[in-house]
Amino acid sequence: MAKPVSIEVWNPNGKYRVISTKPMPGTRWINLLIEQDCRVEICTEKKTILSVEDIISLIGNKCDGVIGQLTEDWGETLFAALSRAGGKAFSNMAVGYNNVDVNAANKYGVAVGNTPGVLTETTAELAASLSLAAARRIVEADEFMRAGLYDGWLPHLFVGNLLKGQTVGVIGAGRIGSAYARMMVEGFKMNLIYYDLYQSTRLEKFVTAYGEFLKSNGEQPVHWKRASSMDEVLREADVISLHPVLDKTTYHLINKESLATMKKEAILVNCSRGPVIDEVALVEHLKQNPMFRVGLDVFEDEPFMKPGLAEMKNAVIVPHIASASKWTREGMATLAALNVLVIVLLLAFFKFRYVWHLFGKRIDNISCFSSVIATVLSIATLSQSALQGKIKGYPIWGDPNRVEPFLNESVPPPAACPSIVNAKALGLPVSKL
Ligand SMILES: NC(=O)C1=CN([C@@H]2O[C@H](COP(=O)(O)OP(=O)(O)OC[C@H]3O[C@@H](n4cnc5c(N)ncnc54)[C@H](O)[C@@H]3O)[C@@H](O)[C@H]2O)C=CC1
Ligand SMILES: O=C(O)C(=O)CO
Repeated sequence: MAKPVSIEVWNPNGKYRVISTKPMPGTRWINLLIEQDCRVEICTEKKTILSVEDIISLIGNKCDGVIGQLTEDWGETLFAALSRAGGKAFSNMAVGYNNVDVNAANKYGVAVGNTPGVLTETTAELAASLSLAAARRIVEADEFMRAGLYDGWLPHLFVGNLLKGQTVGVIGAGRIGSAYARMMVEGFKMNLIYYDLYQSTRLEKFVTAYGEFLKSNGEQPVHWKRASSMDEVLREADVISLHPVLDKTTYHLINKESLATMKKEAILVNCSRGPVIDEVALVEHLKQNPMFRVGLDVFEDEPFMKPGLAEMKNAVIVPHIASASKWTREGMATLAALNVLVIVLLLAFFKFRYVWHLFGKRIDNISCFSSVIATVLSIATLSQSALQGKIKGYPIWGDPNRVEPFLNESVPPPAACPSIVNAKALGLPVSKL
């Protein structure tokens, strides 16, 4: 029997029970749920990372939806528990969802939400901060001052790297990688080399236009290049920032061999996920190459660091705070709550429970699955306007780049259900991402 977990309850008589495994910034997300007749239960347990057992205990016997965190292991066990409790809605309060087994969610017909867009600029700004902190040795210099070691200006004191005119390399030029690239190109007049599975035309156009602008002002223009391999970026760039998703293709993307291809004085920044770097190999590389510097927001075995990393003067390390601006965190909470809310309302509105029950059983029965999808699609499409009415006029959000409504309290509430990562697998017509 799992130990009871402490909770705070809002709107105790609400019809739908929605759980948040953590208190989240702001109150807007709570109000949006309450307005739609949800009883909101927030876990207040003084424990940073909840175990699977803790979350099972929170879910209990009846639960309509859960807002969870990237530190939690959302796999078969939790999705089975949520499904048993009648819930078909889960949202990570994060854009990355490598902690979620989406196949398991599909098996139980649970929609999985994430929070893209609202954290793009904030995360890119931290990557830029780490790039600067590493280039200019800010943390080392700060420690030196506080230790009372400063006894006068010296020509060699904390000499670092000039960014202007150097090359910034981006691996994973999606939303965050592209925003970071723009900041470094525009802010520091760096040239760009990037590697991604897809071409980032908007980014290329931005750098071209900025280069032309500089040239028209009599300044040295900036250039861009799309690399045909990651190694090309590692060889050519002076500052390299990692922004891919974490999956099988990106696990230990940076390892002993790839580190060896980088310049001896290069700067490596990671604001994606820890396991993208082989951290043991990184520590060894930092030891062997004192002029090589890193800025890390994420770690392979979070919250732990591999032995030796904390002692490295050429590493700037912060505790997974890349999305930590008030603006963004409130936006993430709002978006996560709406992801869950719209699925809860969708189910209630169309009395989908029977159909969704079939989802849970359909995995080895493709024809049954197809007919379920067809049913869901036709009901949902026919009734889309009715659904919009039900959720008080919040239209389905179709543009992942339009994030202001999630962040600005003085404009109408954001559009509903913007980002369900397995919408296609579940046949849900609610996400255009
Ligand atoms: N440190 C932090 O607090 C935060 C970390 N993140 C991490 O950043 C990641 C990226 O977020 P977004 O930019 O919004 O996602 P995105 O989906 O817009 O960008 C990811 C990019 O990675 C590329 N990619 C995938 N596999 C690749 C490979 N093998 N090689 C090169 N590129 C590859 C994709 O094509 C895509 O363009 C998230 O998945 C999350 O893990 C996101 C927000 C905050
Ligand atoms: O959103 C994410 O993926 C994070 O890591 C936290 O912002």
